[in-house]
Amino acid sequence: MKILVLNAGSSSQKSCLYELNDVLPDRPPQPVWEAKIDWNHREGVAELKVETASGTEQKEEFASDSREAAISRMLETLWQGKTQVINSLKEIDIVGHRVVHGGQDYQQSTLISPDVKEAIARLSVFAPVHNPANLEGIEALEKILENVPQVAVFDTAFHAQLPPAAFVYPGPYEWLENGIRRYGFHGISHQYCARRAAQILNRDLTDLRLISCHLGNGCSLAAIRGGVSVDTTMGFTPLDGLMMGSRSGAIDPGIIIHLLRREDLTSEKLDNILNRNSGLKGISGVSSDMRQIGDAIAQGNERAQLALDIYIHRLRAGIAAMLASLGGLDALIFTAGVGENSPVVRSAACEAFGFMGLKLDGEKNQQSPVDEDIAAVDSAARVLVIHTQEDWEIARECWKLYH
Ligand SMILES: Nc1ncnc2c1ncn2[C@@H]1O[C@H](COP(=O)(O)OP(=O)(O)O)[C@@H](O)[C@H]1O
Ligand SMILES: CC(=O)OP(=O)(O)O
Ligand SMILES: [Mg+2]
Repeated sequence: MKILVLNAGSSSQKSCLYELNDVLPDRPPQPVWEAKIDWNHREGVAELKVETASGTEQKEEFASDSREAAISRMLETLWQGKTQVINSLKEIDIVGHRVVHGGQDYQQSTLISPDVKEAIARLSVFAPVHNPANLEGIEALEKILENVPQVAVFDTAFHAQLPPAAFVYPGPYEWLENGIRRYGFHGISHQYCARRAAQILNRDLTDLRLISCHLGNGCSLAAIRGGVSVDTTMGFTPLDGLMMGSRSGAIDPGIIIHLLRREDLTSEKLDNILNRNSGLKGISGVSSDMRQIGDAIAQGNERAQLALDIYIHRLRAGIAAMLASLGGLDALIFTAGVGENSPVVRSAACEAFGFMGLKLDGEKNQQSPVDEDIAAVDSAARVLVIHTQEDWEIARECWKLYH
């Protein structure tokens, strides 16, 4: 069966094609085709990169500010030109989409219908950076592939079993009745990492207490007991919790009241400040990218150092909160761009828990670990670096719906 996966970000569109048979593999197979469109480089210009399992690569730039047109060009490279891997788009059996916000109604991967699309659109107000892009991807595919079944795989679904004490905000009770509650995000990644952790540790997932640290552009932690998310740092929207690349994470809500009292501040401006101009970028004034923060620190930039210090302080506090929710720990997992690639962040985070016997193997931490245990032999809990595979998790969800 051929499964096309679409992962729409605010300024990018990733996609890949998996070919699976009747037995679901334990480990992610290599996709037969992978593509990424980036709108980051120049306004109105899309940069497309395509790679096939046989090693053929293609790069091109074209004028486009419409996701639909760009996706259409991207999918042509599946059946035309040097990256061709199928004869026609008709060979695609099913399409899986990452959808960030599924609200209270969608707690499992779901076949997309007009009702599901309506819900994704309605929930855009809660995830303005993500849900509209997800919906555009779905609608583009409807036009291009017509009757192929499409599945929404929700980032919120993994957190559907949070206990009420973890998901209800201590505001007025009506908030809860109006859907204002903690949902949690990055669930596709946390779910993959939890299962992969059990494989690496050779343990049963149902016996494990895990803290998964997804540290990418967006950052969130999940406390996972027996494979179930019991606490998480992101909340009603993907703005809550840890300090991120350009998002503030949790701040005193009194700051918002204070700012709103200033006449010139609209909700759009506030959204822009908190979602796009805060976090590492807001504090350092350099970048939202941890690599550039590291470079600036090396050149003696004090604001970049402060940004990293806050990032670590918040990360440690978040891990401590997850520890309390779990009441113990078998393994701490680092994943996504920063988690997988920054030994500095990993060691600084772990150092705070040395008092309870958590100890890294310094050398393993430095050696670009992938799906490895980097804890010292005598550490009280394991520390894993796992390469997250959200696209594979989405493909798996599609496969499971049809078997
Ligand atoms: N070698 C590295 N060292 C430190 N940070 C890195 C490295 N490589 C990537 N990153 C960080 O990972 C972030 C992106 O993470 P990623 O998981 O790809 O993000 P997303 O999927 O949310 O866009 C970058 O902004 C960068 O800060
Ligand atoms: C939900 C979320 O924050 O996603 P990302 O990290 O991809 O922005
Ligand atoms: Mg991500």
